[in-house]
Amino acid sequence: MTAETPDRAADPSPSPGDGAVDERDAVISMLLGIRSSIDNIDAALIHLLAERFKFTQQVGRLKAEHGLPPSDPDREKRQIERLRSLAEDAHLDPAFAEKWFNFVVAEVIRHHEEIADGSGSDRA
Ligand SMILES: O=C(O)C(=O)C[C@]1(C(=O)O)C=C[C@@H](O)C=C1
Repeated sequence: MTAETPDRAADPSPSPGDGAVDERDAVISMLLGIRSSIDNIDAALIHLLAERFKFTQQVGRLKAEHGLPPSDPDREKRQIERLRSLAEDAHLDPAFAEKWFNFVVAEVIRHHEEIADGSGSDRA
């Protein structure tokens, strides 16, 4: 072995011709394909969330106009049961579904309170 010819046994990095490069390229191309689907799903989730918040803003205005309380714990309870059951059917962790719902609802209630006290913005 010379300084110009590194010891292949000591250098595990792939080199052309040994098949490892083709395999790595295939893996990277697979990863990029899967990520592109993840990108689409993330975009759809953002759009769905924006739509959901448009409707909850309507609810917030209705509640504020008619002096109804921002939160409705009975509705939340029923929705959590429903979402947990849907999550189970979809092989999604029901605890995660409930956490997600509670996270979103906390934000919705904050918006409802802002609408009621007149400090609400246009943005959901
Ligand atoms: O349905 C309502 O009354 C809402 O205000 C919407 C919503 C929700 O985001 O799902 C938010 C707060 C309530 O506590 C219950 C449900």
